[in-house]
Order: sequence, then C-alpha cells, then structure tokens
Amino acid sequence: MSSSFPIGLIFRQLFERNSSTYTYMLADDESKEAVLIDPVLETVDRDIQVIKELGLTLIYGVNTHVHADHVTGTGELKKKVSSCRSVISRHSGASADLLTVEGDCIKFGKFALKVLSTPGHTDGCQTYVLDDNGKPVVAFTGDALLIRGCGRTDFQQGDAALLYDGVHSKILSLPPTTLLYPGHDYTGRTVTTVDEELKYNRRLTKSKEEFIDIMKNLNLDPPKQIDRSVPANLKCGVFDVPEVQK
Ligand SMILES: N[C@@H](CCC(=O)N[C@@H](CSS)C(=O)NCC(=O)O)C(=O)O
Repeated sequence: MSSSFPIGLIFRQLFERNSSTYTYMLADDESKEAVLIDPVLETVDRDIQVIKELGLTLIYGVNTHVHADHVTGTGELKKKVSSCRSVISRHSGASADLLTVEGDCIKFGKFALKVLSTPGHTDGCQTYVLDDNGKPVVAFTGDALLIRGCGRTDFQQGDAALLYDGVHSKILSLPPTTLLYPGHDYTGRTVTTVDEELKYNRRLTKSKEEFIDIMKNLNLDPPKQIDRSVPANLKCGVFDVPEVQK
C-alpha cells in the first residue's frame, strides 16, 4: 500500500540526464498556480513548455539546497517567467526572493508544501511535505534521502551525524505509506516510500556509528560541475552563466 496525491493536484516528475536530477512540477487544477522543485538550468525551456501546455502559471522555483552538481534553473526561470520567484532555505547562505525555514508553507492554490529542515548533505537542505486532509502523503527529499541511499557528506558543510538524525526524525518518521521523491537517482528508480526505506536503505538502516563510518569511506569523485555550480547557486542562478570547462 502506498499513499496517493491529493485530488486536484497536478504532478509531473521531470528528469535532467547529465546530472540525473529530478525536477518536480506541482500545480493546483483550480487556481492553475504551479511550483517547480529543483529546476535545472539546461532544462528550463522544457519545464516552461510543460507549464504552458498545461495552462498553468509558475509562481515559485524552489531549491531543496545549494546544489554542487548542476546550476539551478531558478535564475533563468525568473528571466523568462515574470510571475516566478526563487525559493531556498534561509540557512543555505544563498540569496533568493523567499528564504524559508522549518515550518514555513510554500502555498500554491489550495495546496502547500510544508518545509522541514533536513541538513547534513549541506547545511541548508530542506524536505517539502504535501498533506492530504492533514495527513502527509508525499515528500520531496532533495539529496537528504535518495532511494536506498542518501546524499554524500564530504563537502559543503556535510555532516553525517546530522544527516542521520534529521532523516530519521523528519523523513523516516512520516507515515510508512508516504511517497518519497528524491533529488536524484543514478539507477533509473523514480519513487520510494518510508516503509521501503526503513527496510531496504543500504545506509540508513544501519546504526548511527556504522552510518558515519560508511559515509567517511564512500570515496566518491567530486561532482564535475562543482566549481561552476556552487557560486551560481549561492545566487539562486541569477548571474552570468560561465561556460562548462570541457
Ligand atoms: N557524478 C556526479 C556526482 C554524483 C554525486 O556526487 N551525487 C551527490 C548528489 S549531487 S552533489 C551525492 O550525494 N551522491 C550520493 C551517492 O551515494 O552517490 C557528477 O559528477 O555530477
């Protein structure tokens, strides 16, 4: 059994293949107000087209955190869509039109995304939760929780202990049927649930001590676009986009 989206909610899961990033479009079918979670610079025109074709009005471009692997699309969206305002955590150190903290609600039409602070991958990481009649049914976890994994903690104020505590107390304590949509997937998976991750997450089912040890020894290469992405994303993408180094 899993939860389902509330009636009247329009939802699209969109993908950017270079960084394996998911962008999520949510909208209210009555007011037609739409939000994009984690838009990517390179796919802004596609996202605008989806929104246009569905007759929607984009009001927010929301960033779950300051990404290190791709440039956010929120700067470009603001240039191309006058109704769009950028959103990011107040604790991210980034500038944006709206700086959010735990407990805030990002409203679109009759719906709202409730903000949870889930730091550890970066200090400004946030998870957004959508309720149906007061019950959490869907959460967008950014890089805090990935399907069967989690965000790395070896740069950008990464802190494995903080990530472990936040993911367990804020995300994995949601109702077991809650659908979880991650910021990335590198193996083609699209969605999971709290129940599945409590059973099968390769890192977060371990003790906190084992988890910290695992995270210390991931030995991942740095993201290829880190030098370009972090400075750009600290301005929510409002800057002159430097060329990618080939
Ligand atoms: N190869 C990619 C970067 C892959 C990567 O490091 N992903 C991050 C999220 S984006 S900073 C991560 O946390 N991965 C966790 C994992 O276990 O893979 C690139 O060069 O962009």
